Amino acid sequence: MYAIEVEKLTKIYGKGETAVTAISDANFQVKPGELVAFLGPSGSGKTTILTCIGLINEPTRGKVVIDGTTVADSGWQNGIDLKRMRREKLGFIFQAHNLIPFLTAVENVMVALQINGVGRKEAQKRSAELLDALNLGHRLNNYPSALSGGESQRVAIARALANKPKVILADEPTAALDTENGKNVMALLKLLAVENHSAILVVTHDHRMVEGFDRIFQVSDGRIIGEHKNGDI
Ligand SMILES: Nc1ncnc2c1ncn2[C@@H]1O[C@H](COP(=O)(O)OP(=O)(O)OP(=O)(O)O)[C@@H](O)[C@H]1O
Repeated sequence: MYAIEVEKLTKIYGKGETAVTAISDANFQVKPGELVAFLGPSGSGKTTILTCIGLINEPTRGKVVIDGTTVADSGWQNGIDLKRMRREKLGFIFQAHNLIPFLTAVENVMVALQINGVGRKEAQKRSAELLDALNLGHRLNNYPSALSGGESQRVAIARALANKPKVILADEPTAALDTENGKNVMALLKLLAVENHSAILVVTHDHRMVEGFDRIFQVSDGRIIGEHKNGDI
């Protein structure tokens, strides 16, 4: 079974003369354990694809299936509990400033577990272990303002993977990082894909990182115009 199936996905923002077709008839599937990128210029529709799959942007037309559940088919499926799907199946990695500023590194990760019903003590133990595995064991009690860009990004990654989601969605996870930290983040995403069997979809225009992906979808003007396997780009 695919982790993600997208069929004729179309998203039009607005109506009438001011309507903007951000994505038009996109088709693709992603398997569990695959690390894929959407690469393309600014405004080509990459983030729109991610937010439609992330259940935060309603598709205008087309179908989105997550882990075997049809979540959208010409608009949201009737009766679908989007919040629950988001919480249980999806992990989001956005830019580092997405951390909650008044919570420490470990608390930022704990939140993701606690909203899924894990008790405080257990959440704390698991979050500390996860951060330790990401070489942040010495930063557990630091607030985001005291962390470097690379450290914050790793906290955001820990938070996204705390629940071992089936699907991880990352928007420009390496853009703000230097090459070395960018490579570390890519290595972590790869590890996650392999060990947790998560499907990981990354939006990027960071050409430095293309080697790390299993597949790359090239997006231009709201269309997926090409697909490259690792090594052919
Ligand atoms: N909420 C919105 N309302 C109207 N138009 C939008 C909205 N969000 C995006 N768009 C338009 O849809 C198109 C695709 O935008 P999108 O953000 O998906 O592209 P992108 O490839 O992710 O760009 P970037 O790399 O700059 O983030 C653009 O023309 C954009 O202006």
